[in-house]
Amino acid sequence: MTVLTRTIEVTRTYGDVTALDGVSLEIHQGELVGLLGPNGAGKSTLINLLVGLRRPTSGTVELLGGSPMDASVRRGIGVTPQETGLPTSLKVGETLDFVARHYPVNRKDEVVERFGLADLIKRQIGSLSGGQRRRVGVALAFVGDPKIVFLDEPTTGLDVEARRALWDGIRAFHADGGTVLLTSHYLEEIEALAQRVVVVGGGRVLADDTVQAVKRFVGVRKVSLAAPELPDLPGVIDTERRDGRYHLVTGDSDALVVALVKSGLPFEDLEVQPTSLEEAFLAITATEASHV
Ligand SMILES: Nc1ncnc2c1ncn2[C@@H]1O[C@H](COP(=O)(O)OP(=O)(O)OP(=O)(O)O)[C@@H](O)[C@H]1O
Repeated sequence: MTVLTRTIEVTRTYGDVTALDGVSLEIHQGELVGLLGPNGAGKSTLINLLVGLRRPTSGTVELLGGSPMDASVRRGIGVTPQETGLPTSLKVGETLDFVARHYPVNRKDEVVERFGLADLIKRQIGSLSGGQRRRVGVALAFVGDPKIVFLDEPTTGLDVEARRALWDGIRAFHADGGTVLLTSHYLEEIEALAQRVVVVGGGRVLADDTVQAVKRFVGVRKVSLAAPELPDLPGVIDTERRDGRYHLVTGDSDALVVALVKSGLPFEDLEVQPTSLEEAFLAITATEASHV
């Protein structure tokens, strides 16, 4: 499979903050990859390195067989950053034309159809709703006939209908053989679009797998309780004892609580909480590492 972009052991620091820590990743032609992670995980930094907006502190970034710092290489990509500022006095059609003129080949008409922009063509950007403006902003990434498109949180803040309209446009590009890397906070969004999901947390790749495999981690819960001691309990991934309380990470909190009650051991102040995907991964990867 042709690799369109890759990072090799990439680290990026901002002063004392390590935004990315030894990230190696490959995106192949025809893939639609979701980059999932909480705030501050390093998703935008990774995208910014891949599209040449920032340089890595160490490691290598390749884009379309060259360097993302090379403007002629960047002509082959499409990007929509997390925030876009489109000129409010331009009409949607004029904005599309303006972008299209920067590329030797453009797909303007196709983009208008795929992203449902026909009704907005004559409207000024300033008159659009937030959702419509975002749709235009994302659609612009596809105008220059890109080989790969990078979208940083394309649908954050959009209602269900606006989100679906955007998903349809992205799906159509992918169905036609296009390659996309998009970031999201939501596994559901990635599930709706992609097969492959890369989970990032604390600047590291925590998982790179199918959406199905990653979904296993979503049901992981944290069960905490005060008890003098604990019996052997089923399905415990990780145990921590802090301030007289046990904190257990498990994939099946119901079975764990049933086993706990059946054991007859005294306990009090039981709490069952969802974990974030990042917490679940950290617990599981730490357990796996300690078993190696
Ligand atoms: N220009 C910068 N200067 C200083 N620190 C930065 C800069 N850009 C990012 N960071 C820090 O690097 C870390 C990673 O940030 P990044 O924006 O890449 O995360 P993210 O996963 O995209 O988060 P979000 O989902 O909130 O957009 C954070 O701790 C952030 O504060």
